[in-house]
Amino acid sequence: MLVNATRGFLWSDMETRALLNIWGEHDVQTALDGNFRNSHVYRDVANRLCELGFDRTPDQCRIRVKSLKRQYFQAKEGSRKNGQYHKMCKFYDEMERILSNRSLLERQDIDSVAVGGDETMDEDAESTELLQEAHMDGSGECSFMEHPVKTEYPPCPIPVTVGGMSSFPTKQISLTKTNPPASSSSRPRRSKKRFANMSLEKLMEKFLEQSMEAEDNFYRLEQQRLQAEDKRREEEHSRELQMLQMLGQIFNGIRTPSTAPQATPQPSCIPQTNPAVPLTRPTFGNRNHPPALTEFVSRSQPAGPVIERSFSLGTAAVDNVIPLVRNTIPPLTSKKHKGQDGRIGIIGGCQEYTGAPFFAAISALKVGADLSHVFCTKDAAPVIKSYSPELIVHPVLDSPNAVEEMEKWLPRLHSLVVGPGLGREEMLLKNAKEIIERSKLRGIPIIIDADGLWLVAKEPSVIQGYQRGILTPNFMEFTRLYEAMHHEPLDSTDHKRSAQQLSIAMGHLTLVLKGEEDIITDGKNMLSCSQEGSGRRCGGQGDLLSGSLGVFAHWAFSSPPDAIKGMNPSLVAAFGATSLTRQCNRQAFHKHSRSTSTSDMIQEISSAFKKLFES
Ligand SMILES: NC(=O)C1=CN([C@@H]2O[C@H](COP(=O)(O)OP(=O)(O)OC[C@H]3O[C@@H](n4cnc5c(N)ncnc54)[C@H](O)[C@@H]3O)[C@@H](O)[C@H]2O)[C@@H](O)CC1
Ligand SMILES: Nc1ncnc2c1ncn2[C@@H]1O[C@H](COP(=O)(O)OP(=O)(O)OP(=O)(O)O)[C@@H](O)[C@H]1O
Repeated sequence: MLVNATRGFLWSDMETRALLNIWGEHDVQTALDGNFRNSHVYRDVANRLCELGFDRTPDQCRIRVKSLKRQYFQAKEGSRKNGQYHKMCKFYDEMERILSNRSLLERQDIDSVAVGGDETMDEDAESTELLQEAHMDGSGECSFMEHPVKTEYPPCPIPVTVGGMSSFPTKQISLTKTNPPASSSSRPRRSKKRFANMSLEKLMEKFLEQSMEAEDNFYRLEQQRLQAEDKRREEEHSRELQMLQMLGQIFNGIRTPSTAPQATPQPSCIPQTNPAVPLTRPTFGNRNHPPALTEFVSRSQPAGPVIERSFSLGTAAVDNVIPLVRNTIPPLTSKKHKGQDGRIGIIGGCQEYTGAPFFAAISALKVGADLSHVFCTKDAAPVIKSYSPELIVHPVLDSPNAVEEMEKWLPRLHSLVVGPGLGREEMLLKNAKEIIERSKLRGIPIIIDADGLWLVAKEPSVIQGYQRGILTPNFMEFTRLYEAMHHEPLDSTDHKRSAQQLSIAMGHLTLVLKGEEDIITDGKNMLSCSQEGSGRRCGGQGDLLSGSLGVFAHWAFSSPPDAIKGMNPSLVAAFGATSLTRQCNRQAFHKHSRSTSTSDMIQEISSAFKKLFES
């Protein structure tokens, strides 16, 4: 047995000295002297070492001695050239003492390390050992350790290029032990001598050089692999879109004869001046039609609000609205400075709720905002900060001069999200209200969600008629708002109509009614997003939506009108944010099913965004 299982353990100085003491003893030297087969001697050395408390195999002792001898002779030779020998052999003095009488003999010994018996080593293993020693420490020592430390080597060969990078993949040198081929004894010994004659420093240099090349090549291949994967995904996605378009055309074809021609939504995003009649649910006989393919056919309602256009995330919305969302997304260029792509403020975060403002703020960042500020209560701030160092957290919401503190930041904010985790304490709602008023004066887009909507239900005038305001109620919040505005119970059979009525009552404010399908309306236009999500409804998804909507709103409002074909920027932004939220939900659900949480969805923002808007 040549190479033992414990290879890879470094020798501490104390251990090496103990070994040298034993190995240098007269009886050991005599036993080794001229003895061709010396395994029994190293067995004895190992036993004696063991008595001193060091657990080493005979082979380890023999290899260590051989390595020390090599260092000693190389150092001796080096010292003749530049006197730097102590750098190369830490135990030079000990070796000198032991070998001074035998240097000639040992010099021959070192040149014939592979001479039969127990001294014979497989060449690869030996060079590996040398490389490993060189890698561990230029002098082959573990100078700082008094206890053995296990160094781990990969279980499989590390590819090390031989030759230039351009020739990759090239020959691989295994750093693990390989069984010598049957003919290894007859192999020329040139390579071993080459290593033996190389200085350790050179060997180490070469080894490091090759490792770096291997690493570079690995990253290059990895990059190529990722690019190929991206391309494949894009192709898949465009195939899916094509399929959807074809299906949409088929459904349109089926429907056209039985419906009035003017009822078909216009494929263009240009508003219709004389629009069709009000909305009803899709009139397809087959209830199994994918909701994503439905378009709302305006037919039967004689009076009431008029919808200028209506798309759902089927062919019409994908073809018409998603490109508009894309047009608003700012290009990534090196010409911009930090903050230009979005500085978003979140008003929310109190003792009870720290997750909601965090989800909203981090989602804004992940969607592409440069800076995300959270204005929360004093006790919520350290908690929110501890979730992420990427957020800027202001503990001001419950301070006596909260409004002034927050107002200082308004000139630097591009949009405001009010409500996630705000709570319903009077003082906090009052501060939120005041900051909404001041933001309106500056024309900042304001998204109101969660407890912010509680405030709106109590005091609608706080946002009523503000054309840069967007409300994002879930069904509960919507019901509260509706009933506050209309003073009658909500008719829950027709969500679209109710949403439209509420939007109008709020002065054509954009409303995103979240649910099985997200209904987006400004009272004149209606979009519906029924992008496939999942059945999982964990808390916090709405915060992802409102945070990302903060970013989309900034982008949409700062885009030229022709980029969004004259459409209301709030609608475009809301469509972008709802599509993204649902896509994140879908992707996260694929991975985590029932365990899906909002954090899992946030992880998906990057790829969902790419898939929807950048492919
Ligand atoms: N990790 C966190 O810190 C989270 C905090 N959140 C915050 O919690 C606060 C209160 O929000 P809530 O949504 O609980 O308050 P609501 O008063 O709107 O909801 C109250 C109740 O209505 C139920 N409900 C919600 N949607 C419904 C629907 N579509 N149909 C029927 N029932 C429905 C809920 O289960 C809840 O019990 C907000 O500030 C919100 O931002 C939530 O965002 C969730 C995550
Ligand atoms: N039944 C559903 N099917 C598919 N997606 C849904 C469904 N309900 C909600 N969603 C999606 O989840 C998003 C968040 O809606 P949700 O109703 O969970 O908001 P919320 O209650 O305000 O959230 P939060 O827990 O953050 O307060 C919506 O935009 C929508 O895209």
